[in-house]
Amino acid sequence: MSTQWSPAFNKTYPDRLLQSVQELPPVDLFVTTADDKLEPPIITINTVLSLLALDYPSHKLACYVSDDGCSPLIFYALHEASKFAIHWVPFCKKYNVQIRAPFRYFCDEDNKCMTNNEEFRQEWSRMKDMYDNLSRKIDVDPNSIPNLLQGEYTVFSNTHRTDHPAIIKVIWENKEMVEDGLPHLIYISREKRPKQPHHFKAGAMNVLTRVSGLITNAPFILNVDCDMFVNNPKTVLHAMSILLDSKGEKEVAFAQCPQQFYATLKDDPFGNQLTILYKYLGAGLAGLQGIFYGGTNCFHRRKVIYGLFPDDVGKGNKLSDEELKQKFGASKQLRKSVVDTFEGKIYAPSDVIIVTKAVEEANQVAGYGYEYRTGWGKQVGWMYGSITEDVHTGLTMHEKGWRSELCTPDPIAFRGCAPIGGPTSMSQQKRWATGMLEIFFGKHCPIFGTIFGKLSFRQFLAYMWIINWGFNPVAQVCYASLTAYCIITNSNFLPKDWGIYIPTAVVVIYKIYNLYEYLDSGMSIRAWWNNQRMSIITPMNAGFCGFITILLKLLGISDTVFDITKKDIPPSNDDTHDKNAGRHTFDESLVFLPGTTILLLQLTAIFIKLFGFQPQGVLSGNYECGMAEILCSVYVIICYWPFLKGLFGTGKYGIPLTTICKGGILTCLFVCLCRKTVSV
Ligand SMILES: O=c1ccn([C@@H]2O[C@H](COP(=O)(O)OP(=O)(O)O[C@H]3O[C@H](CO)[C@@H](O)[C@H](O)[C@H]3O)[C@@H](O)[C@H]2O)c(=O)[nH]1
Ligand SMILES: [Mn+2]
Repeated sequence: MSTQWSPAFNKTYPDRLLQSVQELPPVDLFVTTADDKLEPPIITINTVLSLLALDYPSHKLACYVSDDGCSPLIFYALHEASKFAIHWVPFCKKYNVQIRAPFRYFCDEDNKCMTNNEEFRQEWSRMKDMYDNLSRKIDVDPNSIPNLLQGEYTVFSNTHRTDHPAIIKVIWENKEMVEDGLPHLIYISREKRPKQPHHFKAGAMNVLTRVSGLITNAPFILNVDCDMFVNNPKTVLHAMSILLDSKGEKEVAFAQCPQQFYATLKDDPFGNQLTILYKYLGAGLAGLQGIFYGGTNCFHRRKVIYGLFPDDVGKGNKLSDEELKQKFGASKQLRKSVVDTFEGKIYAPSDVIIVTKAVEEANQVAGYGYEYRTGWGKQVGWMYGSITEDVHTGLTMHEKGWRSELCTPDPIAFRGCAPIGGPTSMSQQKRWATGMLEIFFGKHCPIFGTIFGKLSFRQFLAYMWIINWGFNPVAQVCYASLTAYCIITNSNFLPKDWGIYIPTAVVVIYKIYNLYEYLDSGMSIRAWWNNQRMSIITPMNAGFCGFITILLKLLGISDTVFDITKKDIPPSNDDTHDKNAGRHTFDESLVFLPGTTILLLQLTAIFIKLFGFQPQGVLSGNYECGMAEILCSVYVIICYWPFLKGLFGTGKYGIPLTTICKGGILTCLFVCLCRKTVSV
């Protein structure tokens, strides 16, 4: 409640920006991809194409793609995409195309039919043919890749995704630094060696930061995940309106655009479209110290990434060379670029031509040993120690006293893939719950941040709210078990007199307000209900497993891993009407065990009640199980409707028999234990 109490909104006017600043600053664009199977190259290149076509002087942009999968296919796809971009980018700019990711643009045939302009129609068709050709070309069988491994591709021979040297390739260089050309496009696959920690996405971001520091060293950085294409070509201008504001430099560390999705399923069946979260929580946070960093669609100030405090803005470099070395590592070139960043020096276009030369040095900073005994991941760059490196990194900035802002242009800035299907969605949410707990148990816990740092009290509460994604599941599982326990043992935990009205009223008012938020945002009651339901299902399954993972980590038994979310090739418009779309799917993973057990437990409890198997007369009348406990149990069953269907479903729509058996055994154990407590 505290978080949403004082909402604030930003309105940006990019046209006025062009009047008030003399020159626009350079911006480095980072894209991360990590697995060419889970993240098909066609998705990545669409994101890259949309970035290359941004409405911003192209000699001020440079696009860096980090490939943690070391995939020649991604490299090949980027190469082909850059050839297509030579035609695509001028086309978009000439006709002021809004969606510059071709797969979304060509989805909509209306774009062509809407106009009578014959020249446009012809060009449209030519572009479409070229794009179809490109998609066919990169849709190659992975086995044919060895044939691709000639010339440029030889560096990929004898590489394995977890064992290879650093590979940095300039795919396209804007040699003449022309304003309406194509931005530089650079491929980076950092060095990896077996058993050497690489810190997942945070590690990749730090390599991108260093490599780009050596090549273009732009004062601003935009980072997107491989599936987040630009939906509004003026986005950079909107973000710059916030960051270049005279007050901005002293206060605002980053400008975050909301994560929204395309080709979404109707009524948000998996409760993961985040619309309400960004709208209300985002506005609420904007009224405090600012929105959390969401890992993608975010514009950062490079010097803040380098660890600058707000009080030191404008004071230039205050670090000695020794300190620079300790923090930023051995590369002299890099340290020089860091000093430039602190001093606000921007490379002139004439300096930048040495891209190829910088690449040699870049190989050094992309090596796995480069960070050894430096401040990367601890004092500077993206923070290590949590698999939700985004919230973690943003938190350290807020703890230093920086603010952040939400940037919400119209049309919305970016769009990406929301996970479709139970297992993908659950594994993503499990990672988030795990990552939040890692933050809580880490050095940057918000509690310390408020006491010793500059995290404001209400911002602290907001961070605790989101960290609670990791703790709340335990409470939910306990309560669900408690209702079942009360029914089975004929006891109660809710008051029987008027005392019951107070908690009921609180819950009902909260739910009604929540429903209002959905309706006010133009969403349906169904979408509200789906989110309610998922707010029971997701924590008890994904969140609970996340909690167990952290217990195992704290006990030193196993470490946490960043499981990449599978990105499905976007369905064409017709597929979204598929009758099974939105139906819950399951797999063998343990993530579905807690939910299955809870459901079986509630069913058993209701069965015991209905058939009169409850023990009688153990407790006096006032302490017996009442209507309230039964209603709670029924509510849980209704929420678990998709699981109930899953008990009887087949194939991917059914809960696997092994999971049901395991759940059954746990349920029996629970019932036996309950009975024991009564008989004692
Ligand atoms: O070892 C890795 C693992 C992941 N990634 C990239 O990280 C991004 C995010 O991964 P994804 O599987 O899409 O995770 P999501 O749950 O969709 O991502 C959300 O949550 C993450 C933190 O858990 C943030 O990093 C993301 O920005 C945010 O969008 C993708 O571009 C990946 O290619 C890497 O580069 N290296
Ligand atoms: Mn994602």
